[in-house]
Amino acid sequence: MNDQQKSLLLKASSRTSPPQGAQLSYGTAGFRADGSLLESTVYRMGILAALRSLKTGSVIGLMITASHNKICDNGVKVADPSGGMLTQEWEPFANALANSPDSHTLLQVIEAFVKMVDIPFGGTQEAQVLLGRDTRPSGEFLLEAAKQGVASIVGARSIDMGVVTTPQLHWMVRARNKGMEASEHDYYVQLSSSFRCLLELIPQGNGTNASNNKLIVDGADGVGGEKIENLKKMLSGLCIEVRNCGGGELNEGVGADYVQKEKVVPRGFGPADVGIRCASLDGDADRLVYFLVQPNSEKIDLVDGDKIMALFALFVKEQLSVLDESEDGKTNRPQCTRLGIVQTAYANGAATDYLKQLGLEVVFTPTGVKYLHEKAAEYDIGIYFEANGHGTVLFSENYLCWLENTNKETTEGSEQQKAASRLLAVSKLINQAVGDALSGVLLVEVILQHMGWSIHKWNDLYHDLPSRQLKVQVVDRSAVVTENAETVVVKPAGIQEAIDIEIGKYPKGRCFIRPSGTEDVIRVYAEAFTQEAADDLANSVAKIVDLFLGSGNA
Ligand SMILES: CC(=O)N[C@H]1[C@@H](OP(=O)(O)O)O[C@H](CO)[C@@H](O)[C@@H]1O
Ligand SMILES: [Mg+2]
Repeated sequence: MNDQQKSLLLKASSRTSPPQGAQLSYGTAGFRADGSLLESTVYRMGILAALRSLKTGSVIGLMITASHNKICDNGVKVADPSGGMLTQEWEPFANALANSPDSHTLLQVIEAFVKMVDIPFGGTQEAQVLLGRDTRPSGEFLLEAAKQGVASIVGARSIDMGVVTTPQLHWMVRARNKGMEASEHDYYVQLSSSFRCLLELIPQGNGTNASNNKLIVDGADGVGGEKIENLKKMLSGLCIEVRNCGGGELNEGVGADYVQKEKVVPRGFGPADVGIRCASLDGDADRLVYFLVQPNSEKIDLVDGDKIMALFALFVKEQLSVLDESEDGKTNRPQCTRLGIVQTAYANGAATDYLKQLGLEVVFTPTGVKYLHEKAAEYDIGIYFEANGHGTVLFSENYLCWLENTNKETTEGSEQQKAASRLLAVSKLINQAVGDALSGVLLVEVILQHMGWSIHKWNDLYHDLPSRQLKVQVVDRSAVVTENAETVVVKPAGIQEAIDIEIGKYPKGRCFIRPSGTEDVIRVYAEAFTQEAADDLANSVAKIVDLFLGSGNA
């Protein structure tokens, strides 16, 4: 690092310092805190994004959002060249940067890291960082901090993509690095044209009737509502009404997180909506759940991420059953397509049973999209979803090549060619970088039409086991260490045995605990045959947690 670079960094970073007393940590979703405390963190992530771009020789993304959290919060996360989450190897560097108490320490941390991972500095290499933010009021000044962070690295420049959804920014990063057109308009063009292609491939005689065709979307008063309005203008064959489009308070009694956790009607919905298909996005539009308003009740029938995954899996499986069999009944590939289903322990047990009964390979990872995505990428086609509605369908590059060839080489209009075309269209419609509520809505809608199904028929695929989630405050949540995709507690000693005794008391009982990655709590999840039993099991395990980890607050 030369003197010019050093003095640039010192000058720029001396303007901001981290919030006093805070220990910042790059969790599953980047850094999150009250928006007013994040200026220095965002500035420093601007530096990190520029360095990552220099190191990889690719475009990097930086998104300013706190997703489903309250409006005064904000956050920052980095998108890697593939459009996926920042590599986990750089997370300790992100933590060290964010927590450096002054500009001299910051410079030392950067110098040591640049040397350690060998980042090309001072040559002709240029760095490029795409910036995006959601609709939060603090987003504007934090975006300025990000710009300054990028500008304090010689050779780096930022491009402001404005107010976008999180998945749009990830999509743009991926598209740019593939040398494709990557504006917001290009995103809508890709989604709408692949949606149209799937509509055209719906078998004759299928298709829901017009009265079934209306969808009401709850935009969480965030960025998603406005963006789905833009997308709508380019679609036909779908009637979408958007509510909670930004007029009310972000995430307050609205949105996918609220609907999934509380299982009640969001603001702006009511008795007039009984029987109509409804969907909720979260504040930055990377989560999606569907629901039905119950007659004479505040409650809803929730169609969560697990059920969206079941719908996608059925559709993909249907196409594979055509593709993996040649006309004479023999497979026409050296081996059948490897289709993987990736869930976390929060997936409802009924969903897992259903998917396994379909003969699908179901695997589990710890909570957090970065783990699910990584696992799904090991398959020809990997479908991953968290129960809360974040997920997507990934296609490997090799498999996409095979599909392209099959599409070209099979008889025009044959069932095989149609199946290959459908899967190719799915790979273009559904975001390959991260879970994306906008592309998710379109894929759900077109599959329902393809199957000729109402939301009721879809919801009836299986029935969720009653479940309950609780949070327990403890002295030190890091005292809980789990393994086996968070289903078994190995520390503190003896706690798993105590939990097992409780589980044994309930037919179909299942229960696990884990430290949250985004809040200072231990989460308890319980499932059982009745709601009362699930509640009891969760409560007794919460007491066990309190007994072992001693806060006296359970
Ligand atoms: C039970 C639950 O919903 N956990 C959420 C939540 O993580 P925790 O580590 O449980 O706090 O936030 C994550 C980031 O948004 C999301 O990936 C995850 O699914
Ligand atoms: Mg989100």
